[in-house]
Amino acid sequence: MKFDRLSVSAPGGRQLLRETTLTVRRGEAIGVTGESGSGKTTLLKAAMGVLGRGCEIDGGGIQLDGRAMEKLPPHERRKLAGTSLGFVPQLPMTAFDSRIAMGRQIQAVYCKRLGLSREAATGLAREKLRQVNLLDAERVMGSRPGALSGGMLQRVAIAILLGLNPPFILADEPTSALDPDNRAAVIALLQDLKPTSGLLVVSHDTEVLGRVCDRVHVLHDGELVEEGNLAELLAAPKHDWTARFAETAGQREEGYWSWERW
Ligand SMILES: Nc1ncnc2c1ncn2[C@@H]1O[C@H](COP(=O)(O)OP(=O)(O)OP(=O)(O)O)[C@@H](O)[C@H]1O
Repeated sequence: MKFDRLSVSAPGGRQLLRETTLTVRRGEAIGVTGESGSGKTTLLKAAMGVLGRGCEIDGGGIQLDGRAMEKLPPHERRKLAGTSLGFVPQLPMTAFDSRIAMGRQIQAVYCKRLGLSREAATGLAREKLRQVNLLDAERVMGSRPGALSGGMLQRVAIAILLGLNPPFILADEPTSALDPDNRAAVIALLQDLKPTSGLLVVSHDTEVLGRVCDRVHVLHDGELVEEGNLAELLAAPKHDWTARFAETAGQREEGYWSWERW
């Protein structure tokens, strides 16, 4: 997947992304970090074809398996969701329908995207829920989203992707709303997704950026200003934001960051 000199503008002409070039290959994870408002979510939204009202791609494009995503009509683009491109949200509650039991929602995704029968889809759902350590798969499938914790829902979101096995996965701050146990579990699951998928992960979590991501890009005011693996970036930051990030990274509480664990 390649973001090729991608520029995105907001209503009024403000540039949200300026000539962003970034490649994600299968089997690797690319991190994107940077200050709030620098355009990280805009990058993911552009890839998913869900830019905010009035925002538009006004230069460059996004190639996925040789296709120019920005040129596809919306219905073609939607078909890619779940098959060619998966998404791990920041707040998984927003990704599910609060009125419908999880089992039916997972089943619907597998029936539609993989062409499975309901029975086969339920069997796959059970298997994938167990794979993300939701061992009481029957209870999870019988529950509505509101009855599950954020961490459980994030595991369900990843379980669905493990079943779909899309070649590329986008993740927006996938650990920021999780408690330490679920956070560690999600980091391990992102690692599990990596061998078969290319991951583009927006995060400020140094464990995600350091353990999961092979390279990390720093986005500042819509421009990619530096890149490297996390250890390199923190050891010799070039940009002011990265330098501040490196300072606070060293001070994070145990469990959030420690050089010793590297
Ligand atoms: N629909 C829109 N119209 C106008 N401006 C927008 C729109 N959507 C986003 N922006 C602006 O684009 C800029 C980048 O937003 P974006 O959400 O991509 O940042 P971010 O780096 O993901 O920030 P955060 O870390 O806070 O989520 C922000 O200044 C935001 O206000």
